[in-house]
Amino acid sequence: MIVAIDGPSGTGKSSTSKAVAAQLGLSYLDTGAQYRAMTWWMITNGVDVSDPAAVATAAGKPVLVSGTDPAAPTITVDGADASGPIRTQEVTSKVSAVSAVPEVRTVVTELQRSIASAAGKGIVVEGRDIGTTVLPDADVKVFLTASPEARAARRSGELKGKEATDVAATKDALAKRDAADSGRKTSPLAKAGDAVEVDTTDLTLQQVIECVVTLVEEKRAAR
Ligand SMILES: Nc1ncnc2c1ncn2[C@@H]1O[C@H](COP(=O)(O)OP(=O)(O)OP(=O)(O)O)[C@@H](O)[C@H]1O
Ligand SMILES: Nc1ccn([C@@H]2O[C@H](COP(=O)(O)O)[C@@H](O)[C@H]2O)c(=O)n1
Repeated sequence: MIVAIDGPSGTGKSSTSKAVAAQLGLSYLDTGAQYRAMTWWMITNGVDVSDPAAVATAAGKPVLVSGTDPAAPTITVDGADASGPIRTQEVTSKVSAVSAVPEVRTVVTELQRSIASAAGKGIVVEGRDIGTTVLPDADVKVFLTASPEARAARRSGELKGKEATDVAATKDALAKRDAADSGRKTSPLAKAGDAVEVDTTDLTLQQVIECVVTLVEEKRAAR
């Protein structure tokens, strides 16, 4: 059972995917964490992330390892735990430039496919291009959306006391990242033609989880 969950930033992909995987006994892969880890490695190794040629040359160097337990997902780069550093504002502001580089996408997509094919019990994979490019034959495809206001409010609540708490600034930053992710040439953020779109604006997280679990159970029953 392969479940692909895509959508723009802050629509609830990670929260939903982890919970669905835990509830159904599946593995879980956060592909955004892999692009973030690649970006963190580039920054810490002095690669100019605004130079696509430099990013392309370095793309094959870092060794990324993702742990797929939904209760405790992990990510290491060259053996070092990267789960904290990949969530900084610096990485968030630079990740779209790195993920737009075709050589980066080739390396990361290959890794994602190998993790998915090794997941014996099945896997929930979340990202931007899972249903369209990485796993186009996924059994269930979901595309989550939410209004810009709802997404900014969710993110601002999360950041409170840590970094920026301004909802308007958060909304602008999300819009900028989504525009870059949707506008890149290689494997942009997009809804697969056969994905079920779920607008989460007025749904609780629990309702979204139940919706996806139902889709997976219906698919299992139909097999
Ligand atoms: N339906 C919902 N209602 C209210 N809050 C939600 C809902 N879904 C997710 N959230 C909250 O919104 C925030 C963002 O969710 P999450 O990290 O799962 O989104 P995401 O789509 O994975 O974002 P990104 O792509 O930026 O990683 C979290 O704090 C989460 O708890
Ligand atoms: N399949 C994917 C997943 C992510 N990205 C890029 O990574 C960024 C961070 O993703 P988060 O889910 O952790 O917010 C995202 O903005 C994309 O640039 C991607 O390209 N493809």
